[in-house]
Formats: sequence, C-alpha cells, structure tokens
Amino acid sequence: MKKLIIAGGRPLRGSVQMSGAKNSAIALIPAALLADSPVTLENLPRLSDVAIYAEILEELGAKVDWVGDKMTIDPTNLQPKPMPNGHVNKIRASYYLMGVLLGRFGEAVVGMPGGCNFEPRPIDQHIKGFEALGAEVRNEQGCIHLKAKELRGAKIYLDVVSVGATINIMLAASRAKGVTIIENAAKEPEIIDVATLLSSMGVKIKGAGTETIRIEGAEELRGCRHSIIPDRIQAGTYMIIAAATRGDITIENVIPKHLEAVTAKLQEMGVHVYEMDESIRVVGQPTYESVDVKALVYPGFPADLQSPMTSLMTQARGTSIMTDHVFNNRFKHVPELQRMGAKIRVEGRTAIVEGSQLNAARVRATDLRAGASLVVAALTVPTGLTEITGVEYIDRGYDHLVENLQRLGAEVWREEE
Ligand SMILES: CC(=O)N[C@H]1[C@@H](OP(=O)(O)OP(=O)(O)OC[C@H]2O[C@@H](n3ccc(=O)[nH]c3=O)[C@H](O)[C@@H]2O)O[C@H](CO)[C@@H](O)[C@@H]1O
Ligand SMILES: C=C(OP(=O)(O)O)C(=O)O
Repeated sequence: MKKLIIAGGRPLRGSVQMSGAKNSAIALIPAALLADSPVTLENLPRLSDVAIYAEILEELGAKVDWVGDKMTIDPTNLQPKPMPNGHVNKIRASYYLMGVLLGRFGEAVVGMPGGCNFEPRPIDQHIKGFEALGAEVRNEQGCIHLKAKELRGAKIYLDVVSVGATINIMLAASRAKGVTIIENAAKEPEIIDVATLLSSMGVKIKGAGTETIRIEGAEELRGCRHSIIPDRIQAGTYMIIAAATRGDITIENVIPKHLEAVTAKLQEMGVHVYEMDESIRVVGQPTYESVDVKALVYPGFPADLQSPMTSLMTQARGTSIMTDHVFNNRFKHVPELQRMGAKIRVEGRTAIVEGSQLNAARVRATDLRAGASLVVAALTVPTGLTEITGVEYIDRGYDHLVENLQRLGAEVWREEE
C-alpha cells in the first residue's frame, strides 16, 4: 500500500496538461462493446479505473490494445459471460456493463458496482430504465440478472437526475428496436461525449446535453475513432490548488466552458482566473473572501469538486458554506481535515467552514475526492510533513498526480505504507 507525503507551503507555478475525462473514459470503454468492429479511443487517461475496465473487457473476450493514450477495443469475439464479482466490484462504472450486455445479447449478469462508497448509491433508476425497455430484472444476492426477449424503445422519465442512469439507458437503447426518449436526463459534458461516440457508431441520437434525449437504436453498429473530452474535475482540482497555494498555474487542454461554475466561485473569492481558448490560468492572491457554494448537477458547481473546494474554503476569511445538493452525506473528508486543524461543522447536507491555518497530520483518503481534498489541504500547510494513506482511491481519478505536482514545484512523493 502506498502513501503520499507532502511538504506544503510552496506556491505552485507553471503549466499542467489535462488528460481525458475519467467519467467519459469509463463509459466509452464499455460502449465500444456495442460495435461490431474495432473502436479506437484517444486521449485516454492513465487511471486505475481504466486499467480495471480493460481487464474486464478481456475477461469478456474482447481484444484490448492500450498504447500511450490510445486504446483499440475489438469486440468481435465478445461473449455474454456472467460477471457476478471480481473486477466489477472494484469500480463504479461497471454498472455500464448492464446496459451494454443487455443491448448486445439481451441478457447480462453483473455484480453490484464498487468505486467510491461514501454513501449508499442506489441504481434503481438504471433498473427502471432497463425494465421500461422490456428487460426482466432480478437482484439475487447483490448481483443483477437482466434478460429481455427483445429490447424495445420506450419513454423513460428519471425520478432523479442521474449521470449513470442516463448513460446506461442510452447504451441499452442504442441496440433496442425503435425510439427511446429519456426525460429529466442528466446534462453533464460526459453524456454528450458518450452520445458523440454512439452517433459515430451509427446510432441516431439527439438532445444529449439537454433534459430530453432521443435515441433511435440500430441493429448493427460500426467501429470508429473518438477522442475523449478533457477531464474537467482534474482541471478544477488544479484550479483550486493554484488558489490554495497562492500559486500561478495554467491548466492546458481544457474546455473552459465546462468549468464556468468553478471559475465564477473562485473569482467571487478574489482569485484571478483567465480563460483562454483551450486553457485556464489561475493566479492565487494573499487573501480570499468567504463564499457560499451549492454543489449541483451540471451546469452547476460539480459535486466531485465539493470536497476539494471545502479545503480551499479554509483559506478564506470568515465563514464559508458548502451545500451538497447531489449527495446526502459526502463528507468523509471532514474528520480528516479536522485532524489538520480545519474548523468545519457538518449540518445535514451542509459544511460550515471557518477560515483557519492548517497543520501537518497523518490522514486517510476514504474516497477519491476526499483524497483530492486532503492533497489540496496538505499543499497549504507551511511546516511539517502531511501523510495521506488510501492513495489507491486518488489513483482512480488523477493521472500522473505526483509528477504533475512535482513539475509545478511541490514537494510530494510516494512511500510504501
Ligand atoms: C462513474 C461516474 O460517472 N461517476 C459520477 C456519477 O456517479 P453516479 O452515476 O453514481 O451519480 P448519479 O448522477 O447517478 O447520482 C446522483 C444522485 O442520484 C441518486 N441516484 C442515482 C441513481 C439511481 O438510480 N438512483 C438514485 O437515487 C444518487 O444517490 C445521487 O444522490 O455522477 C456523480 C454526480 O455528478 C459523480 O459524483 C460521479 O463521479
Ligand atoms: C465518485 C466518483 O467516482 P465514481 O462514481 O466512479 O465512484 C468521482 O469521480 O468522484
């Protein structure tokens, strides 16, 4: 097991290149299985979730060729093999196998997803979608069994706006007969990325990025090439790091529009943010004003930046407020930040954060973004070494994190626990 050691207190300066988005990559990789010939994905991030997905695909009989940031997936010999446990329990996005295998073979057996279990994360809306398309769904001892004689397009209204359910229904509907309409769909950029790939494969799909998505399934889908969108959550984390360390970081290979909510909140605090065509420069300042942030579905402030932003709030004067409107109780980072001297109180879905100087401590990342929040916090600590365990969570979502931070001037390294 690895841990991260960070000697903070240095302003981080320079430029950092963003990889492709995790939450796109881990939907696009299974989506490739819907095609009848090879799909090549470009701008793929080097992340443990991606490596695990590559192994899942190989277990299912697909051929995977991953070199640098390109992965070619040949689904020609794909088998409808049951996947009750193993790798599927390690990552969240294994739930996309349900939609893909159901679409491709009319049946699937997939164990419950893993990933960051900061709170119970139901998949009832995914199931509701599959049932509407004509599948029979059984949950047997934590394993989902799906079967359909024929998948038929349907109108599906999602009771909650869900990224995973929207994408999963899009995947299954791509191979269904007729037209599927998803109402109250999620609008995240990753959903548009999935729609772009499906459309290159031959699916007629309209409305991705709005609350109504129309999908006309096709019997045969062709292989294609697709370049994954930049990771807006990694980019937002580096924006927050630039502010927290009073540094000056240019984040390259981003779509600034995807980060508007983050830019607006940083500017409200007094951080200087400059948007260019495909990059964003963030220049930290000596003092910041407190802010109120609501983590929301896109285009609101991203829920995955709730915890890193909470760490930045400790650097502002006075009392800041962070309310999470997406998850009920995603606050496992708070007790760890408190160990570092943070003055944070959680009331329901809200964290109330008093500005304070943080100190070095031994802390544990309990999930991916909790880990990111500890990295942000540790980089602000002026003396001593902060030790962060649970690095395997951070490796789920940050491509070359240590190397990137070192290049920006941070004193950070990995050690064996
Ligand atoms: C692999 C992936 O893309 N993960 C992202 C995805 O997770 P994920 O797809 O799990 O998140 P959802 O958008 O589905 O969840 C949003 C909310 O809806 C609830 N819900 C969801 C589905 C369902 O069937 N029933 C239900 O009640 C969840 O408990 C949560 O409160 O979107 C989240 C919200 O932006 C991000 O934090 C995750 O990084
Ligand atoms: C919660 C996250 O990921 P996952 O849904 O894959 O667990 C995340 O990316 O912050």
